[in-house]
Parts: sequence; C-alpha cells; structure tokens
Amino acid sequence: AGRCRDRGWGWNRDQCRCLPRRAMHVPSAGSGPTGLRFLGQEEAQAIDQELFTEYKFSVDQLMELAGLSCATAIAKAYPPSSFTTSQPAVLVVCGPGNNGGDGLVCARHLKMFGYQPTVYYPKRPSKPLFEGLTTQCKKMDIPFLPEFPAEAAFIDELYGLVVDAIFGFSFKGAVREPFGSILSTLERVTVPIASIDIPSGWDVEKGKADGLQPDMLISLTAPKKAAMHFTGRYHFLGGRFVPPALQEKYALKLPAYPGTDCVLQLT
Ligand SMILES: NC(=O)C1=CN([C@@H]2O[C@H](COP(=O)(O)OP(=O)(O)OC[C@H]3O[C@@H](n4cnc5c(N)ncnc54)[C@H](OP(=O)(O)O)[C@@H]3O)[C@@H](O)[C@H]2O)[C@H](O)CC1
Ligand SMILES: [K+]
Repeated sequence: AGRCRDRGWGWNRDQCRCLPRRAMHVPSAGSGPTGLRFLGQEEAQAIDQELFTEYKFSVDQLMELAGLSCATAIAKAYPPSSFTTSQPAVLVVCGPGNNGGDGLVCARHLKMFGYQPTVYYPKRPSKPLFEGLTTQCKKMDIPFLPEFPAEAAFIDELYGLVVDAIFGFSFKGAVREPFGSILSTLERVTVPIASIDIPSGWDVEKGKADGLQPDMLISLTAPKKAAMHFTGRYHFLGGRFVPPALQEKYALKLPAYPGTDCVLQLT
C-alpha cells in the first residue's frame, strides 16, 4: 500500500489494489473489426468539406455529435468508479480549431455524465460558435484554467484523465507556441490521455514515434493514417453521421455501429 503514495500509482477501487495509474482501467473484451480504410489528410478534409457544402450539415451539428461520441467513448473506457482521484476529475485541453470545439462539447457532456471536467483553452477564436460553446461550459460551472500547470506532476495529482483536443486533421508542420510547451508537459504526465481524432503533434499520416502516446484514441468519421501507429489500449470510432452515399463515394468501409450507439470500439 506504501506504493500508492508514489507518483504515478494509485488505489483502484474496482480491483481493490494499488496499480500504476496507466494500467488503472481494465480493457473490455473483444477486438474490433478489420478492413477499415485509413484516411490521408487531404481526403479527411475533403470529406469534411463535402459534409458541409454538398450535404448541408452545419459545423455545430457535427461538432455536437463528435463531442458526444468522445464523452461516450470516455465513459465506456474510464467510468467514474475507475478514478483514483477523490472526484472523477478530467482536464480537457482545447486547441484553436474544430478539434478544440469537439473538446468543449466533450467537456459539457462529461459534466452531464457525472465527471468533473476542467478546461484549458489558451487560443480562443472570436467566432460565435466557439464563444457559444465556451459560455455553455461556463454556465455549467466547468472551470477554465487561466494558465497551464507548469509541472506534469500537478496534472497527475489533480486529474485522473486528460482529454487531448488540441489538434485534429488540419495540423501541419512544427508545433507553434504555446502548444509546444503544453505538449511537452503532456508527454510527461502519467495519467491516461484520450486523444480526439489525432494524437496532437502527430503528423496526420505518419504519426510521431517520440510524441504524445495516448492511452485512448477516438477516431471521428473514419481513422486517419496516423491511427496505424497508435499503440494505446482503446481505439474507438465515433462521429456516426456520414451518410451512406458519402461513405460509398470515399469507400470508407465503416464497420456497423452496434444498435443505436454513437461509438464503436475498434480495439
Ligand atoms: N468531419 C468530421 O469528422 C468532423 C470533425 N471535426 C473535428 O474537426 C477537426 C478538424 O478541425 P480543423 O478546424 O480543420 O483543424 P484542427 O482543429 O485540426 O486545427 C486547426 C488549427 O490548428 C492550428 N495549427 C495547425 N497546425 C499547427 C501547428 N503546427 N502549430 C500550431 N497550430 C497549428 C491552425 O492554426 P493556423 O494558424 O494554421 O490557422 C488552426 O487554428 C477534426 O480533427 C475533428 O476533431 C468537427 O468537429 C466535426 C466534423
Ligand atoms: K487531438
């Protein structure tokens, strides 16, 4: 039990024993379907554009479904009872684009599901969509951190899970500040990280061997090529909103979601 006081270890209520925090959550049985197609960056962006221009979805519609998928997948892999912190505290780190918007929606649904999310959102676009999502979170008493914790150990101490909603499929080139420092801190945390769509800082197609190594990846619409380099425990598919004709046009070969579920566990 002395080990429980060490950083990176904690008491697991489900298993009634001390475990490394990274191994805290028991993976559910069963492996995912095969034959999925992994998308390149341009293809992912083309599908996204077509959803908006040809199929007339609005961004906030799809973002709501994407963020709900993420919160649902998180609740399946990391139920509140599996947290070793006194509360199921989750740090949601949001970037400047739509991936960050998915993070805000995810934070709101996590709160609805009984988690205690806190958001860090350093670069906020002055657009009604993002301002609205921010207000919705604030009105639900979700705190926004004024500064990012300087030490990875502070994050390990305060939160049982980090949601990475910094960059998605439009990330390109070398990471610019303040996100470089944020990502280097996140690379050192020992609590699990759940990445939305792409592990942030990874090349969308080639991944990044020495970058963030999330425990969970929630691929939206269809996995991107970077997902082939994902070695964490949980890979979920979410964003169940692609009309069959568009799935066919891009030969997505999406597996069937179970019943009315908005997520599907791939691994
Ligand atoms: N169809 C779907 O599946 C949907 C997915 N959604 C989510 O949207 C993202 C893609 O969102 P997008 O806004 O296109 O892009 P990102 O969130 O990935 O990032 C764009 C911002 O990131 C900045 N950026 C890019 N590269 C860097 C870098 N090297 N360093 C720092 N910052 C970077 C970029 O800044 P610019 O200055 O270049 O403009 C942007 O601000 C997808 O992955 C899903 O998560 C939708 O929610 C719903 C539909
Ligand atoms: K991400």
